[in-house]
Amino acid sequence: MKANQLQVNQIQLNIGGVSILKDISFSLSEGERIGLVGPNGAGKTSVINCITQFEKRYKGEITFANKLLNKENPQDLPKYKIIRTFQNLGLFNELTVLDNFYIAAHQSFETNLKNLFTLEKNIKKEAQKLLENESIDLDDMISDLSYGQQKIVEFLCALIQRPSVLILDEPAAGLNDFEKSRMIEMILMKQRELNFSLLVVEHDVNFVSTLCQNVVVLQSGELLCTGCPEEVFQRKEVIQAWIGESNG
Ligand SMILES: Nc1ncnc2c1ncn2[C@@H]1O[C@H](COP(=O)(O)OP(=O)(O)OP(=O)(O)O)[C@@H](O)[C@H]1O
Repeated sequence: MKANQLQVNQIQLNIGGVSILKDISFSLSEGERIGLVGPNGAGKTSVINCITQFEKRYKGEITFANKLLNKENPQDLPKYKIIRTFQNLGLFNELTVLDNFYIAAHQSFETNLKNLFTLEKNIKKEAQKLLENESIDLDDMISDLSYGQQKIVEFLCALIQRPSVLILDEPAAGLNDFEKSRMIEMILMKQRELNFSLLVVEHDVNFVSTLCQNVVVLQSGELLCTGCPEEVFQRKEVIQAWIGESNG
């Protein structure tokens, strides 16, 4: 059995007297792909904000490889190789694809004037490799790419930071069916090459079922159930709480 990499232990989050998360626990093992799902307002983004320490007002414990993350700052998380994307594209539109790779990589790697040149040369090489088989050039402006291509660049910018744990917030949002299949293919291919574990927040049932081995379902800040998608997505309470709404 693979070791748990990321452990979320009895997370509670109260803001202004409102209970946002109630005793949420789950774990992500090495190489595992988990979908974090649930209706709007269920608490999915709040969970990943707690994991990545953007939200510090929670109670409970979050550990990575048995190290407690609670006291870390969000900017320290790349040191653990926990990398996240955001719901809205986190790219710089008026810059090139390569510039966006540089910016992403500089968040994760220590740069000083001495290693700047070598680092940038290596980033360029890695970026070129990540873009293999894509009809996207390093010199392309982000604003000239289609939305689907921008989502792929965003994903690859997360990969250049060499994640152990990759947290994707709605990677399929706004994509058409063809682009969604391409995105799944690309995530699976890159995971085989680079060996990260994946926590993905997504509303698309088919996307999650195809990509993830397990799902964690939230409803109104509570953990409704966990299990493999085939089993969980058949459950009456999940259909009522989420699938009816997201397919409706
Ligand atoms: N900083 C905050 N202050 C007060 N309430 C908040 C804050 N952040 C989130 N909430 C509330 O917490 C609940 C959960 O929000 P959250 O964004 O985590 O849900 P979600 O499952 O990610 O929703 P969606 O699918 O719409 O993105 C919502 O009712 C939201 O209004």
